[in-house]
Amino acid sequence: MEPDPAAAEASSPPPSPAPPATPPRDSQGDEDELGAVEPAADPATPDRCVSVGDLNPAPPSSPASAAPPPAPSPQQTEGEEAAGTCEVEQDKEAEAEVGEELRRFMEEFGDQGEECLLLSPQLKKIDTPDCPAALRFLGEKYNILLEKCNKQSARCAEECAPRYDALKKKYTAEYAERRRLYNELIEVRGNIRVFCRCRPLSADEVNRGCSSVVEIDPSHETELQFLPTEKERKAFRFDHVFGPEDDQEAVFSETMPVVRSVMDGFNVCIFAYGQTGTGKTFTMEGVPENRGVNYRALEELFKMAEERSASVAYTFSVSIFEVYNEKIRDLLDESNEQPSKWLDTKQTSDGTQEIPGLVEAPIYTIDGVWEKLKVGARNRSVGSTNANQLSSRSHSLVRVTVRSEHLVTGQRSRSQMWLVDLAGSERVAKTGVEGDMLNESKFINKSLSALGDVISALASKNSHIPYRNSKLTHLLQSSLGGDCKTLMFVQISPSSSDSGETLSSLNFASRVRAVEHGPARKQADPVESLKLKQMTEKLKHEEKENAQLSHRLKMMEMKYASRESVIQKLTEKVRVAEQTCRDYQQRIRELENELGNEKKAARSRPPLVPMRQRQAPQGRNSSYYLPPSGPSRSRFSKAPTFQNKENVPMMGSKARPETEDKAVGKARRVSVAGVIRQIPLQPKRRSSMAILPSLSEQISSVHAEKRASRLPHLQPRRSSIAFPGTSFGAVAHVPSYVTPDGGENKFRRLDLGWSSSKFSSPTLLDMLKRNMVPSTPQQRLSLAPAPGSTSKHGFSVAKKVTVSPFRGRIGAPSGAGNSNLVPRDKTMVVGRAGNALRVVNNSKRRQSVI
Ligand SMILES: Nc1ncnc2c1ncn2[C@@H]1O[C@H](COP(=O)(O)OP(=O)(O)OP(=O)(O)O)[C@@H](O)[C@H]1O
Repeated sequence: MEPDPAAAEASSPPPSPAPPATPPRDSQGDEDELGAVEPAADPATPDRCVSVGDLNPAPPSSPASAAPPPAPSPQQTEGEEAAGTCEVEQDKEAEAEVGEELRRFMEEFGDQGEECLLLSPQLKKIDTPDCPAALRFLGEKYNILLEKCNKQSARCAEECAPRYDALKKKYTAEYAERRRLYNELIEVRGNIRVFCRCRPLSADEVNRGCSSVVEIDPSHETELQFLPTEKERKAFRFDHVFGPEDDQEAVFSETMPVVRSVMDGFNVCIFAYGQTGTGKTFTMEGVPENRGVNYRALEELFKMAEERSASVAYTFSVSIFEVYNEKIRDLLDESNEQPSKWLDTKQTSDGTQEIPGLVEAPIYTIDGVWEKLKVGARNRSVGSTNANQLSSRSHSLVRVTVRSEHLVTGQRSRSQMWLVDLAGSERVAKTGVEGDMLNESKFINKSLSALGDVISALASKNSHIPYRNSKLTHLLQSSLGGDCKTLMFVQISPSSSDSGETLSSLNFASRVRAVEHGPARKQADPVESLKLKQMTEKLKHEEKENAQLSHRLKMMEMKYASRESVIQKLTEKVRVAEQTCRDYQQRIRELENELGNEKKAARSRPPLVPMRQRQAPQGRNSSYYLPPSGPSRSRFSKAPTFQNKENVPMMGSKARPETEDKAVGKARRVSVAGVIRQIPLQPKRRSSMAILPSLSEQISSVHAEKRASRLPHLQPRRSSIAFPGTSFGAVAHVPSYVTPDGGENKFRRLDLGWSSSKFSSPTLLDMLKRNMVPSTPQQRLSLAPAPGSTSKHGFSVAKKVTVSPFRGRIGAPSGAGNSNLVPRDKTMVVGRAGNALRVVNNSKRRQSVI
């Protein structure tokens, strides 16, 4: 009988006690921090908190540095290496890929500088465990950008606010001063200005042999010579005289300053007065191809509104009506109501006259203005007289209401501009009218006479102005006198046949102007002229400055607008980044929950052997060895794979020289029954500890889970078994496996105390009582259960003992003195459960069920 190698080993002195086990993972407290997810020992996982300045990951040329492969175990044999190479390579590739994605992501952000918060498409590829690191990086980036944005806004506001306030103050003062000076200028020139316009001789007049009785010297723009006869000559002076050759544009260029006053909040009244057929309608309305003052004035208003749009907001509306026989008719009312609806005036609380029911059409474009003017002209009452084929039988009034709001000062104003085309004064006898037209002529002459009286009273600065003498003057009350700027076109005919009416019109106009700007007063006060000149110069200078200020203000506003748009864009970016952060924070919470669940699962799972080892395929003739005493992450991370495990006497014992293994040789292999399982034992403690896997373990576990999902019957269950009297503690956890046939090979927690009824083998009990381990095949066979008495919890001594390096003390209580019964450095089968054998490896204090 050959000596049992296990017994021989057992005779050698016991090795020194194993170093204290690494504190279990559970005892380190719950690692809820995200950083704890990634094991620090694993260089493939960048678990550092990435800062913007810390963007120097490994160069792309050395991706291996980001995910170095695990160091090959010295215990690996060539065969095992061949078997496990493929799987290890896959793990390595997965680790390298994950690390590489994160590295690329951070590189991309780092390259684009702090201004960039564009999400990298690579971020989508980054998954656990790189995701938290990427999120930290993103969050830090976001914080920097937000802080920068806030600082920039504050600095901009700080820098610009005083300058803006100063400019605003200066502009307001200049604006008020300009308004005051302009008003003074208009007043000096006269609140009522008179322009004279003489039309050309008509073809009819030429045919009739009429001659011109008016002489206009182009070098004297304000003077007109009236020559009714060869001997008579009379000079008239007006603010401006337009001859037959002056076109509409020339007329309007002189009218424009008065028109501009309405944009400064003054009321303006421009009207054309004169004999019928002298060109009043032509001057005011014009013809489509040669438009008159009405259209051009409104065009100018729109142009000014556009120019001032940065500082003042304007809105325009227009009403067009006529006074016909002292009655008011709305020319924009196209209801085709017959007979026409007549309107009346009503005094408002501020003393102005209003016309209830009058259409006030808002206009937004100059095209809209032209449309309204055409509608008004179409609806106007006209008739044919001897003097004019299309003689206006009414006074046409266009009222333009201008509302403005100064965007800087907030000042609001409302002003009106009246554009009046009066009916022609006429001699009834000459025009040959009768009947209704005669009645019209009477009303026309009466209202013109009333207008003349009002203008005379204003010019004379009378205390009483007879506005109420006619509908026309009543309506124009707010636009004649006071701050209102009034411009009168006196239209004359050059024909010798109209010399009487021409002289009458010229006398009326010059009387009005003479009262306001009498030559005596002008000449009598040269100091006033000097003052006027100085004021004019000052006004021009101020206007230049105002233009510069306006330009600067516009530039500032543009600058503001551009900065605001930048801030808006940044705010939008920040909003998007916030949303992204929220999404990923949610993802982090989910990951934390998963982590918590995994921890819980790990606590309730026997973790002493890596997943891959526990799921060893059935039928494989290989030995499983006890795990190292006391788990440690590093040891587990270096644990050999299932293939590598064969013939490895101690898992994770990297310090063991390879020669020692070679010395053992084939004798270390265990040839046992079909199903091989391992029972890890822990000295004086539960060996089931939740050990959070390293990244490589995670990846391995993913593969293992995939395999397990294909082999559900190999899912480990947690069980325990007690070995009384051993130095390893009373309880060891033993995994149980679901058998392929659906049954369960259970090794539940067994109380191996002497009184245990579960321990069905009295022979084994006896041996354990004596701390003896059967060492011979006979002893082991005697321990085998009798047929039919096999309990699924029962044990019997099997027949195989495997030699292995022995370092631990096993199977004997301290001081029992029977350690010689346990073979040193050997694995011994100590029990049987069905087809499974219990193997005791005394060197590593492991017990396993095979
Ligand atoms: N400056 C001008 N140049 C050329 N043609 C003119 C000029 N002024 C008037 N006409 C022509 O004289 C004619 C009469 O003009 P318009 O109808 O404007 O006179 P009116 O003063 O409005 O007459 P009424 O008071 O009867 O309405 C028109 O045919 C017009 O084209």
